[in-house]
Amino acid sequence: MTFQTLDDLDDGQRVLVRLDLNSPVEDGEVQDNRRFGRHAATISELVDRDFAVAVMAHQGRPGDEDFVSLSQHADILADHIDHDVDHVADTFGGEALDAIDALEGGDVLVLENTRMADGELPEEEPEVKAETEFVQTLAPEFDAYINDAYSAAHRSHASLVGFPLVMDAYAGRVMETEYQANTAIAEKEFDGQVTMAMGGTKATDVIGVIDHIGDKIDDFVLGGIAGQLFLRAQGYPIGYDVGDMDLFTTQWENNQEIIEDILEERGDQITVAHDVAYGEDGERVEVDVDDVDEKGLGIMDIGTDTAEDYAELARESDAVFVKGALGVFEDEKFSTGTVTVLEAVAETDCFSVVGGGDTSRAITMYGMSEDSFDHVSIAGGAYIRALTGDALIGVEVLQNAN
Ligand SMILES: Nc1ncnc2c1ncn2[C@@H]1O[C@H](COP(=O)(O)OP(=O)(O)O)[C@@H](O)[C@H]1O
Ligand SMILES: O=C(OP(=O)(O)O)[C@H](O)COP(=O)(O)O
Repeated sequence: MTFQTLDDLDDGQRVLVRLDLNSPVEDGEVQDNRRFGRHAATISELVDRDFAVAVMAHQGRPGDEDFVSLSQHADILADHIDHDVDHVADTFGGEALDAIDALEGGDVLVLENTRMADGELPEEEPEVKAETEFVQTLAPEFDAYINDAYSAAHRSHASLVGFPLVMDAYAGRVMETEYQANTAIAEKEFDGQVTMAMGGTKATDVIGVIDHIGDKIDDFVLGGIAGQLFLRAQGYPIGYDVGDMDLFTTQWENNQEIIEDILEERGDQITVAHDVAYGEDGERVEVDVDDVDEKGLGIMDIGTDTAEDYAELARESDAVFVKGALGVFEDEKFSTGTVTVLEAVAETDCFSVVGGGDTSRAITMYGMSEDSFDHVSIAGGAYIRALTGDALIGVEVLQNAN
């Protein structure tokens, strides 16, 4: 890791801090989530060290319903750090500059949603972003720039890649820990078994990971929609869109060939479910995959036997990486696969990383402690890119900054 961290920064300075507070919004209400808790640690440290802090963050995308002001985010952050947090409805105009001017040591100010400001979008080269009025106006107001937004570091936006080119730049605590844990697959050596459990709804994520790090993983154990695509490719009459959701058919049409190629090249590393669960009259019903004779079954989870096998493999592993839920864990009766495997990982003294917003939610929902894992990532897209070895532009500019 070559970027500078908060350990390299003298106390009491004026700092511009990029967080990722992008959150679910329900009926206009921003929902508290893991991202606030994580970034709160960085902000609390800065407050304790008497920094004057201005926060940049984005919420949603222009045109979408969750594209809202950051005023609620400021309140939620204040609750987490148990300290006042102000919000100004402006990002780099006169109103923002007045509020920044008034900042004293220990103050925290959240600037308005960066995606509401000119120059933040679209994605362009860091050199272009560094020249925007956005960056050129804010940079001289601060002694240093801190990027804590690992989970947005795959976006080449002004607030993420422009500032490190024109001022001293540092990684925040979230950036530091996410980077270290998520690049472990590429950089760490493990003596024994390395297992990756993957599920969820996105076939491209799973295919990308197998394609890129197949040599570093001994066994991929699959569930979720992704696992069903691999079952179908092995000839089982499995995979069916439930209700209006098009989770299976389109992905099957787009990925059939590549999945068949993966099975041919790496079949011995890939384990799919040998039993699965579906819903009937509101109950969980389990069936052996060899006994499935119709495509009409909406499979919601891996079976209990398969879950136990995956858990056993996790217990024997030196390292386990998890991406994507193995079933629809939000419904308790279909949580068996996800929870059985996560609990086994939690109880085992292996190096463990769990990624993906939905998957990590299962940890909280089913009473597990985050401390039982080496790392629970708050990143979705950035985690996948890290696993597949893709560089994150926001990390690269930090590494090249000093
Ligand atoms: N068999 C299944 N059918 C439908 N959805 C599933 C199935 N298995 C898992 N899922 C869903 O996958 C979601 C997680 O998918 P994904 O977005 O890929 O992971 P993450 O958010 O962890 O990156 C969960 O919300 C879960 O309900
Ligand atoms: O939530 C985010 O991405 P994620 O859902 O892939 O983790 C980041 O804030 C990036 O947001 P974006 O995908 O609108 O650029």
